[in-house]
Amino acid sequence: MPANTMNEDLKRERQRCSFDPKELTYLLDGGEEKTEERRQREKFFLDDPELSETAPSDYLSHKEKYEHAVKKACIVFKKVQQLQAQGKAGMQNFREVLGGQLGSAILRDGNPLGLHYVMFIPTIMGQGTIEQQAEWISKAWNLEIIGTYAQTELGHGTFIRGLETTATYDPATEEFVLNSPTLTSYKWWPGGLGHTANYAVVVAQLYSQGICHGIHPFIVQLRDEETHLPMPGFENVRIPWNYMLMKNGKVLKDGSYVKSPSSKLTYGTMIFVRVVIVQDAANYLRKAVTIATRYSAVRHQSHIKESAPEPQILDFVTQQHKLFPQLATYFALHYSGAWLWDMYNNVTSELESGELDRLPELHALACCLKAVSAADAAQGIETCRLACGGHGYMSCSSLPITYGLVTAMVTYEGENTVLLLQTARYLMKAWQNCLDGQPLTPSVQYLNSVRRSFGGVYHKSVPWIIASMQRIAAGKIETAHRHMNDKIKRGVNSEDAWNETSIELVAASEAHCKAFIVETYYNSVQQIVPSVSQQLGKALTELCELYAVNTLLKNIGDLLRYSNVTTGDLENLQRWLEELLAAIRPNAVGIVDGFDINDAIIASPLGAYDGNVYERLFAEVSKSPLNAKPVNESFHKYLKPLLKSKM
Ligand SMILES: CC(C)(COP(=O)(O)OP(=O)(O)OC[C@H]1O[C@@H](n2cnc3c(N)ncnc32)[C@H](O)[C@@H]1OP(=O)(O)O)[C@@H](O)C(=O)NCCC(=O)NCCSC(=O)CCCC(=O)O
Ligand SMILES: Cc1cc2nc3c(=O)[nH]c(=O)nc-3n(C[C@H](O)[C@H](O)[C@H](O)COP(=O)(O)OP(=O)(O)OC[C@H]3O[C@@H](n4cnc5c(N)ncnc54)[C@H](O)[C@@H]3O)c2cc1C
Repeated sequence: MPANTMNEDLKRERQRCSFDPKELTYLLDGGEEKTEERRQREKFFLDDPELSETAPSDYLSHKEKYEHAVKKACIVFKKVQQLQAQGKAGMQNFREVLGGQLGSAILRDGNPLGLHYVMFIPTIMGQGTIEQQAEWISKAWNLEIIGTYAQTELGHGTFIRGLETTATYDPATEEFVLNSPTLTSYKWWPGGLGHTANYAVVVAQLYSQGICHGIHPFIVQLRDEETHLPMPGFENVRIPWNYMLMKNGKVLKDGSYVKSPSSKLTYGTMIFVRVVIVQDAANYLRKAVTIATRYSAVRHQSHIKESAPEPQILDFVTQQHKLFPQLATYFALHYSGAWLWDMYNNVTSELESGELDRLPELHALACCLKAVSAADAAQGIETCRLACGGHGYMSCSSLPITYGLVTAMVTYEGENTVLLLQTARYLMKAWQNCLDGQPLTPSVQYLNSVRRSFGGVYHKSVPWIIASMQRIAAGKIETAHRHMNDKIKRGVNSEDAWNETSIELVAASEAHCKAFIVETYYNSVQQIVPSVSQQLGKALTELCELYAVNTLLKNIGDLLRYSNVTTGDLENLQRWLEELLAAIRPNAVGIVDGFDINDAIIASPLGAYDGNVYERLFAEVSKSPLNAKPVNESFHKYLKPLLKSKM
């Protein structure tokens, strides 16, 4: 590849950008110093020859992929320890390097130590007593043991009250006896459980004094610490009394059970991971949209005017409509994720002091935000892939693998529909409170004001859109609530009525979440704009407007049903959408440059900073072992005899 050449289209795009992309980078990182630290950290990992790929992992067998991943995860761990010794890494960096965007570049096919950091350590921190934390955290932190989170079973993932694994307390020996007696009670899915972990937090039904107390977490050794051979199977495995994580519910040595202040505190790790997923989903989307935007600036195809040369495909307005909303969605999820992270930290410290009041609202928001961010990021990444035509289909484009990673988020840590129904439960109660004149929590306050006014004259502003989306959400919540109660009045029992209304309940939950995202995004941008340059402020505002307009236009049916919008208003909205796409067009490459994603993390010939798409694509396919020889052996073995026999 010619050294140091920059694609001419990208050069021009960079000259056209109205703001300095560095300013956006510093804004997203939290300051110039933070950007420098991040870049240094990335360099420290990505420049290590032991970590850079010699050949793409696509050409390795399943076994080789696993072995490479373990090798790399160990190198990464040692490097994180080095950083830690220099005071340059904390828990957050462990997650970033081992599980986040940087991790996904080094460990493309998944990280065998991921669950150790994302769930095992956080569960001990959230569910263990101070003594248990002292015993286990440093061992886990220093990787003297490797853990995972074993909750899901072959028979149950969603309905965790239905888990079959039992932990029965034996006061005679002061031990718990763990048992997975059936095929469906096998622990199934936990990351790293197969070959990597030697310990796990196992979630099991607690029995003591003959009574079942519901599910609780236990630390169980899975493999010998020296030989790594599996411990004898999951039948009557005995673990010491203090291996039950007892910060919340506990069993005293005599077998009496002391209830947790809330049985739902056992579900705390799941809230934590749901909060983290919102940020991860945003980051993967940002990577995909960087690839598709740069590619679309380099790729020329077809005609807009017959007399002119073939345009950059980014000039097709339909292409802009595919990509720019994804740019905006990144920001929307980023700011909503940051908001949720703050709320999570505040509520967690309230829980530490025994205050449980805000837990239901946190749960309701974490559930719907996890569901909507996973679904929207997955769909956005797929849109980016399709926007790159045939080259997006190639696995070296990194788009298929990114989609694969993000679509899994729809299922794990609470399947999306199930989580939206959890939020709906909260919304139904909120609506009832609203009808009864009871106080409402901040995230559902809007129900009161929307109930009073069902109208609102169109004006070209995000606040009007927020009000419209809240009207849609409130309308859907009211409809679902009414339909459910109508059924109950007709004699349907409340559980059946819930199931029969669940399509509308899920829709209400989604609408509530979208209204929340638009409002949070808008408030964040309003706060930021005064502190950045006028040009960047304008670009950020345009993206926020685009997110708002586009989201509303995707829900025209709902808007017509739940507000007094006119067809003229809809035409105005469509015009506004088109104006915004045109306004964002000159800044598109500058915005993705501002994300400042290292080429090694982008890992796609379509999305590199220099835009040498075709040279990089060619170099990539040359790495295929199939291209090493002109004739493959299978020709002589199979094709040739077949061809001969037909002669
Ligand atoms: C679906 C539910 C929520 C249902 O639970 P349930 O006990 O049957 O509850 P219910 O009767 O419907 O509701 C009872 C009540 O409990 C509340 N609640 C439910 N969850 C929480 C929570 N986390 N925090 C705080 N409160 C919670 C609900 O809101 C209900 O409250 P309410 O009675 O209405 O006042 C639950 O079972 C669940 O969370 N299922 C999903 C399982 C899951 O997330 N598994 C994760 C496995 S680990 C994994 O996937 C790792 C992947 C990570 C990776 O690979 O990186
Ligand atoms: C990549 C990946 C990694 C994972 N890692 C882990 C891990 O480390 N540890 C761990 O313990 N687990 C892990 N899991 C398991 C994961 O948490 C479960 O798959 C998830 O909770 C969904 O449960 P399920 O598979 O039983 O689906 P099911 O609950 O059987 O869902 C199947 C369908 O039934 C519907 N459904 C189920 N219940 C309801 C309901 N109440 N209302 C309406 N519809 C319903 C769902 O919407 C869905 O359409 C992982 C899963 C994946 C895919």
